[in-house]
Amino acid sequence: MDMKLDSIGLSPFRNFSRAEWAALRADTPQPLTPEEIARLQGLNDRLSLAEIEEIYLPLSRLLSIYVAATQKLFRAMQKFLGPEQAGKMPYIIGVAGSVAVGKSTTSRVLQALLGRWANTPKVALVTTDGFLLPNAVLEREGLMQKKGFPESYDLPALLHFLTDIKAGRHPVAAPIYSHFDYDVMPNERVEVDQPDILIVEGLNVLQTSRPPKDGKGIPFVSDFFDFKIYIDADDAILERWYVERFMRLRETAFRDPAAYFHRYAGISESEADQTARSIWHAINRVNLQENILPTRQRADLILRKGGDHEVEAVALRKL
Ligand SMILES: Nc1ncnc2c1ncn2[C@@H]1O[C@H](COP(=O)(O)OP(=O)(O)OP(=O)(O)O)[C@@H](O)[C@H]1O
Ligand SMILES: CC(C)(CO)[C@@H](O)C(=O)NCCC(=O)O
Repeated sequence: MDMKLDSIGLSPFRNFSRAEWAALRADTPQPLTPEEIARLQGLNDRLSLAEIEEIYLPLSRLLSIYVAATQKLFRAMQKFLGPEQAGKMPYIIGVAGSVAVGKSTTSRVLQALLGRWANTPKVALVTTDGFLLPNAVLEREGLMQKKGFPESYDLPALLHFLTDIKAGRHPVAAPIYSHFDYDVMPNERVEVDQPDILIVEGLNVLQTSRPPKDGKGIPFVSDFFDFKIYIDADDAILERWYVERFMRLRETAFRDPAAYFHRYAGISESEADQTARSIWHAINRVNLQENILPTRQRADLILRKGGDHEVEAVALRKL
Protein backbone atom coordinates (compact mmCIF):
# COMPACT_ATOMS: atom_id res chain seq x y z
CA MET A 1 0.00 0.00 0.00
CA ASP A 2 3.05 2.24 -0.07
CA MET A 3 3.08 3.37 -3.69
CA LYS A 4 6.71 4.59 -3.74
CA LEU A 5 8.09 1.39 -2.24
CA ASP A 6 5.76 -0.68 -4.42
CA SER A 7 7.09 0.85 -7.62
CA ILE A 8 10.67 -0.15 -6.79
CA GLY A 9 9.64 -3.62 -5.60
CA LEU A 10 10.49 -2.95 -1.93
CA SER A 11 7.05 -2.88 -0.29
CA PRO A 12 6.77 -5.36 2.57
CA PHE A 13 3.23 -6.14 1.37
CA ARG A 14 1.81 -8.27 -1.39
CA ASN A 15 -1.30 -6.60 -2.84
CA PHE A 16 -4.49 -8.34 -3.91
CA SER A 17 -7.47 -6.90 -5.75
CA ARG A 18 -10.86 -7.93 -4.40
CA ALA A 19 -11.22 -10.55 -7.15
CA GLU A 20 -7.74 -12.00 -6.56
CA TRP A 21 -8.42 -12.25 -2.85
CA ALA A 22 -11.86 -13.80 -3.32
CA ALA A 23 -10.32 -16.51 -5.54
CA LEU A 24 -8.26 -17.71 -2.56
CA ARG A 25 -11.32 -19.18 -0.93
CA ALA A 26 -11.59 -21.66 -3.81
CA ASP A 27 -10.80 -24.79 -1.86
CA THR A 28 -12.02 -23.77 1.58
CA PRO A 29 -13.40 -27.13 2.60
CA GLN A 30 -16.63 -26.31 4.44
CA PRO A 31 -19.30 -24.17 2.77
CA LEU A 32 -21.50 -22.15 5.13
CA THR A 33 -24.74 -23.82 6.20
CA PRO A 34 -27.99 -21.78 5.96
CA GLU A 35 -28.04 -21.56 9.80
CA GLU A 36 -24.49 -20.18 9.85
CA ILE A 37 -25.36 -17.60 7.18
CA ALA A 38 -28.38 -16.48 9.18
CA ARG A 39 -26.29 -16.22 12.37
CA LEU A 40 -23.49 -14.26 10.63
CA GLN A 41 -25.94 -11.82 9.06
CA GLY A 42 -27.54 -11.40 12.49
CA LEU A 43 -24.22 -9.91 13.64
CA ASN A 44 -24.81 -6.87 11.45
CA ASP A 45 -27.81 -6.50 9.14
CA ARG A 46 -25.75 -4.42 6.70
CA LEU A 47 -23.18 -7.15 6.16
CA SER A 48 -23.75 -8.87 2.82
CA LEU A 49 -23.36 -12.57 2.13
CA ALA A 50 -20.99 -11.73 -0.76
CA GLU A 51 -18.72 -9.93 1.71
CA ILE A 52 -18.65 -12.93 4.03
CA GLU A 53 -17.94 -15.37 1.22
CA GLU A 54 -15.48 -13.30 -0.84
CA ILE A 55 -13.51 -11.56 1.89
CA TYR A 56 -13.95 -13.13 5.31
CA LEU A 57 -13.93 -16.82 4.32
CA PRO A 58 -10.50 -16.53 2.59
CA LEU A 59 -9.28 -14.53 5.59
CA SER A 60 -10.43 -17.19 8.06
CA ARG A 61 -8.75 -19.83 5.90
CA LEU A 62 -5.47 -17.90 5.88
CA LEU A 63 -5.64 -17.35 9.65
CA SER A 64 -6.33 -21.02 10.30
CA ILE A 65 -3.12 -21.87 8.38
CA TYR A 66 -1.12 -19.47 10.57
CA VAL A 67 -2.72 -20.79 13.77
CA ALA A 68 -2.08 -24.44 12.84
CA ALA A 69 1.61 -23.68 12.15
CA THR A 70 1.96 -21.89 15.51
CA GLN A 71 0.20 -24.71 17.36
CA LYS A 72 2.61 -27.21 15.78
CA LEU A 73 5.62 -25.13 16.79
CA PHE A 74 4.22 -24.80 20.32
CA ARG A 75 3.85 -28.59 20.68
CA ALA A 76 7.39 -29.15 19.37
CA MET A 77 8.73 -26.59 21.87
CA GLN A 78 6.87 -28.27 24.73
CA LYS A 79 8.51 -31.57 23.80
CA PHE A 80 11.90 -29.87 23.62
CA LEU A 81 11.59 -27.99 26.92
CA GLY A 82 9.99 -30.78 28.96
CA PRO A 83 6.62 -31.67 30.47
CA GLU A 84 6.40 -28.97 33.17
CA GLN A 85 6.03 -26.17 30.57
CA ALA A 86 2.99 -23.85 30.60
CA GLY A 87 -0.30 -25.30 29.32
CA LYS A 88 -2.37 -23.88 26.54
CA MET A 89 -1.37 -20.51 25.05
CA PRO A 90 -4.03 -18.78 22.93
CA TYR A 91 -3.15 -17.46 19.49
CA ILE A 92 -3.77 -13.70 19.71
CA ILE A 93 -5.12 -11.71 16.76
CA GLY A 94 -5.19 -7.89 16.94
CA VAL A 95 -7.74 -5.88 14.93
CA ALA A 96 -6.91 -2.16 14.63
CA GLY A 97 -8.24 0.87 12.75
CA SER A 98 -10.14 4.14 13.17
CA VAL A 99 -13.25 4.73 15.24
CA ALA A 100 -16.27 3.60 13.12
CA VAL A 101 -14.24 1.65 10.54
CA GLY A 102 -15.92 -1.63 11.54
CA LYS A 103 -13.44 -3.29 13.91
CA SER A 104 -16.09 -4.86 16.10
CA THR A 105 -18.16 -6.15 13.16
CA THR A 106 -15.10 -7.69 11.45
CA SER A 107 -13.95 -9.22 14.75
CA ARG A 108 -17.33 -10.83 15.39
CA VAL A 109 -17.44 -12.28 11.88
CA LEU A 110 -13.92 -13.66 12.30
CA GLN A 111 -14.84 -15.07 15.71
CA ALA A 112 -17.75 -16.98 14.17
CA LEU A 113 -15.79 -18.18 11.11
CA LEU A 114 -12.63 -19.23 12.97
CA GLY A 115 -14.69 -21.25 15.45
CA ARG A 116 -15.67 -23.57 12.58
CA TRP A 117 -12.13 -24.89 12.14
CA ALA A 118 -11.39 -28.17 13.98
CA ASN A 119 -8.17 -26.90 15.61
CA THR A 120 -9.75 -23.68 16.96
CA PRO A 121 -13.23 -24.41 18.31
CA LYS A 122 -13.02 -21.82 21.09
CA VAL A 123 -12.54 -18.20 19.98
CA ALA A 124 -12.83 -15.34 22.49
CA LEU A 125 -13.17 -11.63 21.75
CA VAL A 126 -12.15 -8.66 23.88
CA THR A 127 -12.16 -4.95 23.07
CA THR A 128 -9.53 -2.57 24.43
CA ASP A 129 -12.34 -0.03 25.10
CA GLY A 130 -12.66 -1.79 28.50
CA PHE A 131 -9.17 -0.56 29.38
CA LEU A 132 -10.11 3.12 28.95
CA LEU A 133 -9.68 5.09 32.18
CA PRO A 134 -13.02 5.83 33.92
CA ASN A 135 -14.63 9.20 33.07
CA ALA A 136 -13.97 10.37 36.66
CA VAL A 137 -10.22 9.95 36.07
CA LEU A 138 -10.33 11.39 32.53
CA GLU A 139 -12.18 14.46 33.89
CA ARG A 140 -9.70 14.93 36.73
CA GLU A 141 -6.75 14.72 34.31
CA GLY A 142 -8.37 16.99 31.68
CA LEU A 143 -8.58 14.09 29.17
CA MET A 144 -12.32 13.95 28.35
CA GLN A 145 -11.61 15.34 24.88
CA LYS A 146 -8.87 12.72 24.40
CA LYS A 147 -10.93 9.56 24.79
CA GLY A 148 -9.31 6.88 22.62
CA PHE A 149 -5.88 8.63 22.59
CA PRO A 150 -2.98 6.61 24.07
CA GLU A 151 -3.05 8.62 27.33
CA SER A 152 -6.74 7.77 27.93
CA TYR A 153 -6.06 4.03 28.50
CA ASP A 154 -4.93 2.19 31.60
CA LEU A 155 -1.95 0.81 29.70
CA PRO A 156 -0.40 -1.14 32.62
CA ALA A 157 -3.75 -2.98 33.11
CA LEU A 158 -3.91 -3.87 29.39
CA LEU A 159 -0.29 -5.10 29.44
CA HIS A 160 -1.00 -7.21 32.58
CA PHE A 161 -4.03 -8.72 30.93
CA LEU A 162 -2.07 -9.67 27.79
CA THR A 163 0.86 -11.00 29.87
CA ASP A 164 -1.51 -13.25 31.88
CA ILE A 165 -3.06 -14.59 28.67
CA LYS A 166 0.33 -15.31 27.11
CA ALA A 167 1.48 -17.01 30.33
CA GLY A 168 -1.40 -19.48 29.95
CA ARG A 169 -3.16 -18.28 33.18
CA HIS A 170 -6.90 -18.87 33.36
CA PRO A 171 -9.43 -17.53 33.72
CA VAL A 172 -8.24 -13.94 33.08
CA ALA A 173 -10.75 -11.09 33.55
CA ALA A 174 -10.99 -7.97 31.36
CA PRO A 175 -12.98 -4.80 32.16
CA ILE A 176 -15.96 -3.79 30.00
CA TYR A 177 -16.83 -0.42 28.40
CA SER A 178 -20.42 0.69 27.84
CA HIS A 179 -21.14 2.99 24.86
CA PHE A 180 -24.56 3.58 26.43
CA ASP A 181 -23.02 4.95 29.65
CA TYR A 182 -19.99 6.38 27.77
CA ASP A 183 -17.88 4.94 30.61
CA VAL A 184 -16.26 1.74 31.86
CA MET A 185 -18.55 -0.40 33.99
CA PRO A 186 -17.01 -0.54 37.48
CA ASN A 187 -18.50 -3.88 38.53
CA GLU A 188 -18.50 -5.89 35.32
CA ARG A 189 -15.86 -8.11 33.81
CA VAL A 190 -15.60 -10.56 30.93
CA GLU A 191 -13.67 -13.78 31.62
CA VAL A 192 -11.27 -15.26 29.10
CA ASP A 193 -10.78 -18.93 29.87
CA GLN A 194 -8.15 -20.60 27.71
CA PRO A 195 -9.56 -20.03 24.23
CA ASP A 196 -7.72 -21.43 21.21
CA ILE A 197 -7.77 -17.93 19.71
CA LEU A 198 -8.22 -14.55 21.39
CA ILE A 199 -9.20 -11.62 19.15
CA VAL A 200 -8.38 -8.23 20.67
CA GLU A 201 -9.90 -5.26 18.84
CA GLY A 202 -9.20 -1.61 19.46
CA LEU A 203 -7.78 1.63 18.19
CA ASN A 204 -4.53 1.02 19.98
CA VAL A 205 -3.57 -2.62 19.37
CA LEU A 206 -0.72 -1.81 16.97
CA GLN A 207 0.69 0.97 19.13
CA THR A 208 4.14 0.93 20.64
CA SER A 209 3.68 3.46 23.46
CA ARG A 210 4.94 2.48 26.90
CA PRO A 211 3.28 3.26 30.25
CA PRO A 212 4.32 6.75 31.42
CA LYS A 213 6.07 5.62 34.64
CA ASP A 214 8.87 3.02 34.85
CA GLY A 215 8.27 2.09 31.22
CA LYS A 216 11.75 0.67 30.60
CA GLY A 217 11.95 -3.04 29.85
CA ILE A 218 8.16 -3.30 29.55
CA PRO A 219 6.84 -4.78 26.28
CA PHE A 220 4.70 -2.88 23.78
CA VAL A 221 0.99 -3.76 23.37
CA SER A 222 1.73 -4.75 19.77
CA ASP A 223 4.36 -7.31 20.93
CA PHE A 224 1.65 -9.67 22.18
CA PHE A 225 -0.07 -10.28 18.87
CA ASP A 226 0.61 -13.31 16.70
CA PHE A 227 -1.25 -11.70 13.78
CA LYS A 228 -2.18 -8.04 13.33
CA ILE A 229 -5.00 -6.78 11.08
CA TYR A 230 -5.55 -3.11 10.19
CA ILE A 231 -8.88 -2.01 8.69
CA ASP A 232 -8.44 1.01 6.46
CA ALA A 233 -10.73 3.53 4.74
CA ASP A 234 -10.47 7.11 3.48
CA ASP A 235 -10.92 9.92 5.92
CA ALA A 236 -14.11 11.31 4.30
CA ILE A 237 -15.72 7.86 4.27
CA LEU A 238 -14.90 7.33 7.95
CA GLU A 239 -16.46 10.68 8.82
CA ARG A 240 -19.62 9.66 6.97
CA TRP A 241 -19.82 6.30 8.77
CA TYR A 242 -19.27 8.02 12.13
CA VAL A 243 -22.02 10.57 11.45
CA GLU A 244 -24.44 7.93 10.09
CA ARG A 245 -23.96 5.76 13.18
CA PHE A 246 -24.44 8.80 15.44
CA MET A 247 -27.69 9.72 13.65
CA ARG A 248 -28.94 6.13 13.92
CA LEU A 249 -28.14 5.99 17.63
CA ARG A 250 -30.01 9.27 18.05
CA GLU A 251 -33.15 7.49 16.77
CA THR A 252 -32.57 4.45 18.99
CA ALA A 253 -30.26 4.18 22.03
CA PHE A 254 -30.02 7.95 22.75
CA ARG A 255 -33.82 8.09 23.22
CA ASP A 256 -33.44 6.30 26.54
CA PRO A 257 -33.24 8.99 29.26
CA ALA A 258 -30.51 6.94 30.99
CA ALA A 259 -28.18 7.17 27.93
CA TYR A 260 -25.13 9.42 28.35
CA PHE A 261 -25.94 11.11 25.01
CA HIS A 262 -29.70 11.42 25.68
CA ARG A 263 -29.50 15.20 25.17
CA TYR A 264 -28.77 14.60 21.47
CA ALA A 265 -32.11 12.82 20.98
CA GLY A 266 -33.89 16.14 21.59
CA ILE A 267 -31.98 18.45 19.24
CA SER A 268 -32.78 19.01 15.56
CA GLU A 269 -31.38 16.79 12.84
CA SER A 270 -29.06 19.48 11.52
CA GLU A 271 -27.78 20.30 15.02
CA ALA A 272 -27.16 16.57 15.63
CA ASP A 273 -25.30 16.32 12.31
CA GLN A 274 -23.16 19.33 13.30
CA THR A 275 -22.46 17.83 16.73
CA ALA A 276 -21.36 14.48 15.28
CA ARG A 277 -19.09 16.23 12.77
CA SER A 278 -17.51 18.40 15.42
CA ILE A 279 -16.81 15.38 17.70
CA TRP A 280 -15.33 13.59 14.70
CA HIS A 281 -13.06 16.52 13.79
CA ALA A 282 -12.05 17.51 17.32
CA ILE A 283 -11.37 14.00 18.68
CA ASN A 284 -11.59 10.92 16.46
CA ARG A 285 -10.04 12.35 13.30
CA VAL A 286 -7.12 13.85 15.22
CA ASN A 287 -6.58 10.51 16.95
CA LEU A 288 -6.66 8.74 13.57
CA GLN A 289 -4.05 11.06 12.06
CA GLU A 290 -1.74 11.22 15.06
CA ASN A 291 -1.97 7.81 16.67
CA ILE A 292 -3.79 5.20 14.58
CA LEU A 293 -2.83 5.68 10.92
CA PRO A 294 0.92 5.71 11.73
CA THR A 295 0.55 2.11 13.02
CA ARG A 296 -0.89 0.76 9.75
CA GLN A 297 2.49 -0.27 8.34
CA ARG A 298 3.02 -2.55 11.34
CA ALA A 299 0.08 -4.77 10.37
CA ASP A 300 0.41 -8.26 8.88
CA LEU A 301 -2.72 -7.68 6.82
CA ILE A 302 -4.52 -4.51 5.69
CA LEU A 303 -8.18 -4.62 4.61
CA ARG A 304 -8.94 -1.56 2.49
CA LYS A 305 -12.66 -0.67 2.47
CA GLY A 306 -14.72 1.37 0.00
CA GLY A 307 -17.73 3.55 0.79
CA ASP A 308 -20.20 0.71 1.45
CA HIS A 309 -17.86 -1.22 3.76
CA GLU A 310 -16.99 -3.54 0.87
CA VAL A 311 -13.32 -4.58 0.98
CA GLU A 312 -11.81 -3.44 -2.31
CA ALA A 313 -8.17 -4.44 -1.79
CA VAL A 314 -6.10 -6.53 0.62
CA ALA A 315 -2.39 -6.22 1.47
CA LEU A 316 -0.59 -9.17 3.09
CA ARG A 317 2.85 -8.81 4.65
CA LYS A 318 5.42 -10.85 2.79
CA LEU A 319 8.58 -10.01 4.80
N1 LIG B 1 -18.71 -5.13 7.00
C1 LIG B 1 -19.66 -4.20 7.22
N2 LIG B 1 -20.69 -4.07 6.35
C2 LIG B 1 -21.61 -3.13 6.54
N3 LIG B 1 -21.63 -2.26 7.58
C3 LIG B 1 -20.65 -2.33 8.48
C4 LIG B 1 -19.60 -3.33 8.35
N4 LIG B 1 -18.74 -3.15 9.39
C5 LIG B 1 -19.23 -2.12 10.12
N5 LIG B 1 -20.36 -1.61 9.60
C6 LIG B 1 -21.12 -0.45 10.13
O1 LIG B 1 -20.18 0.63 10.35
C7 LIG B 1 -20.38 1.24 11.63
C8 LIG B 1 -19.16 1.07 12.50
O2 LIG B 1 -18.97 -0.31 12.75
P1 LIG B 1 -18.39 -0.88 14.13
O3 LIG B 1 -19.23 -0.47 15.28
O4 LIG B 1 -18.15 -2.34 13.90
O5 LIG B 1 -17.02 -0.06 14.16
P2 LIG B 1 -15.84 0.02 15.21
O6 LIG B 1 -14.61 0.22 14.41
O7 LIG B 1 -15.85 -1.15 16.12
O8 LIG B 1 -16.21 1.34 15.97
P3 LIG B 1 -15.73 1.93 17.41
O9 LIG B 1 -14.24 2.07 17.36
O10 LIG B 1 -16.42 3.25 17.48
O11 LIG B 1 -16.18 0.96 18.47
C9 LIG B 1 -21.63 0.57 12.21
O12 LIG B 1 -22.70 1.41 11.91
C10 LIG B 1 -21.73 -0.76 11.47
O13 LIG B 1 -23.07 -1.18 11.34
C1 LIG C 1 -14.65 4.52 22.93
C2 LIG C 1 -13.90 4.97 21.68
C3 LIG C 1 -12.63 5.71 22.09
C4 LIG C 1 -13.44 3.77 20.86
O1 LIG C 1 -14.42 2.87 20.56
C5 LIG C 1 -14.78 5.88 20.79
O2 LIG C 1 -15.97 5.24 20.44
C6 LIG C 1 -15.09 7.22 21.47
O3 LIG C 1 -15.92 7.30 22.33
N1 LIG C 1 -14.38 8.30 21.07
C7 LIG C 1 -14.46 9.58 21.72
C8 LIG C 1 -15.23 10.59 20.95
C9 LIG C 1 -16.65 10.11 20.62
O4 LIG C 1 -17.55 10.27 21.45
O5 LIG C 1 -16.83 9.56 19.53
